[in-house]
Amino acid sequence: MCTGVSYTTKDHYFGRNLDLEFSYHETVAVTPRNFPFEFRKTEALPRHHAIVGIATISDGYPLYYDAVNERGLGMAGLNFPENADYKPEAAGTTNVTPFEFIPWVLGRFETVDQVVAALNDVTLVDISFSEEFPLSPLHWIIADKNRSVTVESVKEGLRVYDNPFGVLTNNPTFDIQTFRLNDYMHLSTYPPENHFSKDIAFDTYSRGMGAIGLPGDLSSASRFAKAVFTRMNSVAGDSESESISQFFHILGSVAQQRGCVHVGGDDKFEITIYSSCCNTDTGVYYYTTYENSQITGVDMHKEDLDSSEVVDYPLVKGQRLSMQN
Ligand SMILES: C[C@H](CCC(=O)NCCS(=O)(=O)O)[C@H]1CC[C@H]2[C@@H]3CC[C@@H]4C[C@H](O)CC[C@]4(C)[C@H]3C[C@H](O)[C@]12C
Repeated sequence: MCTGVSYTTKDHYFGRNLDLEFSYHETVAVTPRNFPFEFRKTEALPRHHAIVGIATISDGYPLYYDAVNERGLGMAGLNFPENADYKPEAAGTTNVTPFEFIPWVLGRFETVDQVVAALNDVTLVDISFSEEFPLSPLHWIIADKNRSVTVESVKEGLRVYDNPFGVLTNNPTFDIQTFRLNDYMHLSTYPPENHFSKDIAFDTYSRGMGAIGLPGDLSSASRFAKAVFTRMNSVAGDSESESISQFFHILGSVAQQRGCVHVGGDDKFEITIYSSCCNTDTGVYYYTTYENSQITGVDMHKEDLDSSEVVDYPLVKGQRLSMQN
């Protein structure tokens, strides 16, 4: 499972947790403006916005999991099993494969409004990248400083939902996730008040009791409620340090610790492989990994963004301890 988040202080930040039991050899990949993006069923983009994000590179092609472009638009793919339904090619529409969807959107557009307008005409087609990388069932969060949306290709067609929470997890479909938030409207960051019975003398014996009932398990619907609560109530200063610290704390509220989620077999567990936070205004992509709590950054603007070669950095894994004596 995964969690994606969009959050604004002075700048806009976009990132995600990637939760899985194995790694696909992710790298931080910067795709410059002149890398020729070919698409299977629609026009190539020989020149486009530059992109930074995490990708697996296969045959020179960056298969992005999540990324941000130089105009401040971010997009992440999250698992959506059983619900994702990709279509046969449809004449008269723009046919984009799921693995091309991030480059196609981030290569062309600057705002969510522009993306939403273009999606009217898009079909997500059921074409795999390769035998090694077959189609994966995904849905997407797309966000800029002012707006977030969720995009789902389901049996009934392509659905685009406004996402005023700036949060996406996994199943069920986004309309149901949103509806289920109603169950939590009584939760509060303030101490609780007695609405239970005037005849009982209650004791607020601990801080934080206003949010008793907020789920703490790692299921997708629970992570959605938890991350929305944390994200909507978040308070952060405007500096880069305060903003990215807060962002990683929001993601930390729904991170997965090894041992807590079995995924088949006795010794297979889902963990948060990486957490990312990209400042979409400055194009700096920060991340931590399961075993490296130190924040590592890649600044897209330190690369030659007019070149035609993808530049990629392997994730720095393993703790970098700072000893004080
Ligand atoms: C598995 C991940 C979601 C994490 C998650 O939610 N895990 C729950 C597992 S479980 O449901 O709980 O068991 C998703 C998120 C992004 C995906 C890549 C996107 C690019 C590319 C698209 C190609 O078409 C197929 C290969 C490709 C490299 C994709 C592999 C994989 O699909 C990635 C890593």
